[in-house]
Amino acid sequence: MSNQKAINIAVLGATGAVGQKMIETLEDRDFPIKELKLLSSSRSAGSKITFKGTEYTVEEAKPESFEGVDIALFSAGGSISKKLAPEAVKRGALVIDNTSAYRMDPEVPLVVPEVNEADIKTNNGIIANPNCSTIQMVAALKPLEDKYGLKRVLVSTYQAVSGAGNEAVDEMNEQSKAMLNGEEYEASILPVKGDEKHFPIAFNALPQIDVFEDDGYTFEEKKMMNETKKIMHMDNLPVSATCVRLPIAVSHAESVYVEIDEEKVDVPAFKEVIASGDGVTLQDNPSEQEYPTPLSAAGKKDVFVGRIRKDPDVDNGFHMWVVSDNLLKGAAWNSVQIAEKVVKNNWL
Ligand SMILES: NC(=O)C1=CN([C@@H]2O[C@H](COP(=O)(O)OP(=O)(O)OC[C@H]3O[C@@H](n4cnc5c(N)ncnc54)[C@H](OP(=O)(O)O)[C@@H]3O)[C@@H](O)[C@H]2O)C=CC1
Ligand SMILES: N[C@@H](CC(=O)OP(=O)(O)O)C(=O)O
Repeated sequence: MSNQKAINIAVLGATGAVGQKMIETLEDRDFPIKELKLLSSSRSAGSKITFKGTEYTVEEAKPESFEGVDIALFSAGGSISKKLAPEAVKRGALVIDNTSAYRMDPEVPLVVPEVNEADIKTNNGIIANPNCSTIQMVAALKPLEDKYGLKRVLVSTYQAVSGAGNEAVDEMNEQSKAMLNGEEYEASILPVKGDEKHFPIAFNALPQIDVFEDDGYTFEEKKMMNETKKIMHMDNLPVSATCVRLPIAVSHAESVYVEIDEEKVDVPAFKEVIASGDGVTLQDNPSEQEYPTPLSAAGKKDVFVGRIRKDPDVDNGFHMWVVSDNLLKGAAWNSVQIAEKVVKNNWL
């Protein structure tokens, strides 16, 4: 990327789990940056972060922080995005927002570059980055839709604790140590920070990510169901999700069951189509026990797919196991990828 015209970048939420990965990804990609602003709440203002060998001081985010900024990468929570994204846009910045604040707004494109890159152009100053579990699933679904068409998707997730932020990972680590030492450790964050009730995540599985809706689904499940339709431009695609949190630090895994629109497809052909997917790596060789895991995917940018099997009772039904780093492809990398497309295509 370094041969592109340099621009001014702000990272809001720079001290968070996603923000830290954004900074690492910008460095790793040699993103053409003229000026970099690192923003947080007043709690972390004044702390130092090193980028390409230079130490930057984190500043408290205010509307004026976005003066002169070309692209602002937001990951500080939905309410902060609602407050500060319009201020950033008013000052001429393009906001790439990682939160759920604007994802279902019809005026805001919701983008996974491998799936709907062209939607970037339709923005009015804000581009939304989808939910982490949605991103990796649609990346795997895209080549199947292109080749066969999709009829139905059922997904169960196995999600990492880093999806709930840095504090939740710290709590999982402390809880694990305490439980192994036979000590009491009161849960205070998961399933939902700020709620009255909390459960331990260490040595556990929590079938609740985000708050419950009236129909019994959680908001995380609804995000997967609704965002998939929007990103793929398939309003009528049936998608149903169950989202579960496990004591894993990084990478979400998903058991995805898909019914395609063709009946005579065999497993080798299906695998070939998956392997052709942009940003998708096939890792599927049962005889060698080859399949992706959260640990093997952590720190990598791709979406990994394995365990592909045909449903013995349904001609067009296939199972697959989809794994990706939730902080990279699920958040930071997808956002930086959008920013790269904007710069490369002169869409600012
Ligand atoms: N983790 C993930 O896998 C994914 C997360 N996201 C979204 O990204 C956002 C951030 O998530 P994550 O990094 O995990 O969260 P963290 O809790 O790890 O970090 C939150 C960040 O936001 C900053 N922040 C909090 N309140 C304010 C405020 N009032 N003004 C300015 N900055 C503030 C924090 O600063 P301070 O240090 O000062 O507290 C910190 O930098 C969330 O909206 C989340 O939904 C999206 C996709 C995936
Ligand atoms: N909810 C996801 C991460 C996340 O923050 O998603 P969203 O940006 O959709 O709220 C998880 O906990 O794993």
